Amino acid sequence: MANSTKIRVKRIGIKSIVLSCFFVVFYFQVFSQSSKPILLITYYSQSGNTEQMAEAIAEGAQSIEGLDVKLLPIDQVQQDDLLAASAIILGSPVYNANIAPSVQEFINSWPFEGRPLKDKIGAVFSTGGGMSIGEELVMLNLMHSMLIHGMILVGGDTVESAFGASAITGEGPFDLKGELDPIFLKKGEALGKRVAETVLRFR
Ligand SMILES: Cc1cc2nc3c(=O)[nH]c(=O)nc-3n(C[C@H](O)[C@H](O)[C@H](O)COP(=O)(O)O)c2cc1C
Repeated sequence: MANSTKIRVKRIGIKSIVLSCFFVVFYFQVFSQSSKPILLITYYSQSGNTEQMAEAIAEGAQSIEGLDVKLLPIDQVQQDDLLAASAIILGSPVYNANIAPSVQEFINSWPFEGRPLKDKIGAVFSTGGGMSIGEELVMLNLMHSMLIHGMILVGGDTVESAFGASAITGEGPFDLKGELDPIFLKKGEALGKRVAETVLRFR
């Protein structure tokens, strides 16, 4: 083979390696980004307490790379948001030791035919005014509904948040106007982080 032909073959070889590398990098930058799993955090909050907990959960979830975290009040959630999510973390304030009625209505609107929410990761949180007058019942009720839809439930990372993240907002040392006590916000952050890690592990 003439020397010039050898050089041309070499050049074509190098060119195709460089081009292939470019396409591999391009593919991972563009396509793998858009296929990140979505973690949806949704809540009802009339006076802002449950919203604060939702924000702490979002912060914890965002500390883990590789997911898109969506934080939406329930009245802004479309059916497509539920269907696209790999995990749903749902929160309600305690109303008369029950889920707030609008959260129950929201759950009742979830698609059931064909059980499209089956095998999504689920977790819950709640805020209540007083100790032992409903916040645990609310979390368990939210979990029951998720189980009806076939979701896979995850609790918090400590025994004190075994059912999810909850906060007392109106009794004793926790009767503070404004910010939720950090002890509760930490439970929220840890729940968000744990759910995010679980989603990635399941993938
Ligand atoms: C109609 C109503 C009923 C409530 N019932 C309870 C209750 O049974 N137990 C409780 O711990 N807190 C109860 N609360 C207090 C709320 O759960 C608490 O203030 C909660 O943090 C409010 O959340 P939000 O600020 O996100 O709306 C009730 C509040 C309202 C408005």
